[in-house]
Amino acid sequence: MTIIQFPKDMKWGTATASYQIEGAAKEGGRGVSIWDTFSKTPGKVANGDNGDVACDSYHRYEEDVEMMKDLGIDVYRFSVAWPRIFPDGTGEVNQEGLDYYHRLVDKLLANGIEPMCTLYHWDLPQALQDKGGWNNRETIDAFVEYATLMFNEFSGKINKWLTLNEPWCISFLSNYIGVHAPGNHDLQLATQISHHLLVAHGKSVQKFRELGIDGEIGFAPNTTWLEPFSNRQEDIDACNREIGWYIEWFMDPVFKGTYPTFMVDWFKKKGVELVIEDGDMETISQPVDFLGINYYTGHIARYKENEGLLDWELVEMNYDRTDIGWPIFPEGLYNVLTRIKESYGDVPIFITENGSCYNDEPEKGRVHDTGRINYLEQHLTALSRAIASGVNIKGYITWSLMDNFEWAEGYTMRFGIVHVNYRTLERTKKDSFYWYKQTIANNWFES
Ligand SMILES: N=NNCCOCCOc1ccc(-c2cn(C[C@@H]3NC[C@@H](O)[C@H]3O)nn2)cc1
Repeated sequence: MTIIQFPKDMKWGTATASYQIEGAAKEGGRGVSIWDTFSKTPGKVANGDNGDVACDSYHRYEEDVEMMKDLGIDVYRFSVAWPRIFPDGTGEVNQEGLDYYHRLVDKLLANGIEPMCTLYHWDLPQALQDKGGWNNRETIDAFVEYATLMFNEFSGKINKWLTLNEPWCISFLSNYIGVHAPGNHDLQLATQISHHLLVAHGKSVQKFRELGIDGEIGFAPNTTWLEPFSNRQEDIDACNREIGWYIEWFMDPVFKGTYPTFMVDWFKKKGVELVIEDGDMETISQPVDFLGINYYTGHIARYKENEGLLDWELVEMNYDRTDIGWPIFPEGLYNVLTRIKESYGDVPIFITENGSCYNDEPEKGRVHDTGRINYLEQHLTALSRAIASGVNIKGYITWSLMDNFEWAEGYTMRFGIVHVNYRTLERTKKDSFYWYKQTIANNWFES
């Protein structure tokens, strides 16, 4: 057995997102979001599920914070529903929305838990989508207006801010692959949206600095890893294109002020012409205080001409998979983190999402999710390797505190360390909750 020990200042946390847990979709003055619209479009979400009720955390947040207190976490990563603050996306502010987040943040602070606030976790006000959404540069200004209000309203209470969660999902998964809201299938549109998202990020960081807000700000790209099937250059290049689509496409602009040429050239071959306005790249590359990294899975892959967007195919290696079908690939987390350090230096990093889908149900009041514990052990070991290799890891925030609305999968896929009965809304702490609690208390675990 091996003891995996973490640095004494390591921060431990859990993560959720507004549309996935809050419910109360028509309460408290909340406006309509694109996920309300998308989830109610037939065929988009498993079983026609939607976030109308979800985990009802809008009403049950006190119970949820008490669970976090019992867990012993240092930080809770949540997101604010933009349509609760600006029901029409801009203009009139909804005080009831602000009041809800004050109640949540005050409860966290009263329990010694630091709030980490994600400003945008995919629930765009429908009113803005009706005017072109992220493809319309006016949405950038609306986001800065929203961020400015939140910075001023919660300055002194919230000290860790994330502008965007998973811009790859917001742009490419939602507007090219099309499985998330609003469900477009247009590479030019998706790529231009990815640029507007980065400008919105940069402008809100500029505003954060101008206002002199205490605290730190960053963003949370999602990542993946493809290991080349062979050492043939074509396999290596193919894997680098997929990795680059998640990592360099979003991090080069922020940390280097330029898009990665190999990806620009590839997209140009596919007919994409990115429109970059004067000053955009300077805006995007505002220094951030920390980087959030989301990682779930990786694969073995090889070059295949004219396959998909980036000319690669998976090679089935019969890795164990979680219940959502994603391979368990912890070495990918190590590879992602060391690649980021090599490319961007000593930027402080929080793992802002890492977790697994296991759909175990309660038996006699317990949920024996041993698969999730194994996943956590493997990925925390990979994280420990990255720390030993000099990666500046500040904390680990697992996805998720509780089972919740998993986007296109609806409620069929469970990522929580707490089980939620969606009929009764009863929470049941899983075995992984108790494993994570002990790991946090020790700041080590025995693998
Ligand atoms: N690359 N090519 N793909 C081609 C085919 O894709 C089809 C589907 O793709 C994807 C890719 C990624 C995801 C995903 C989900 N989560 C989990 C959430 N993270 C934020 C938080 O809200 C969690 O719920 N993270 N990532 C889903 C679907």
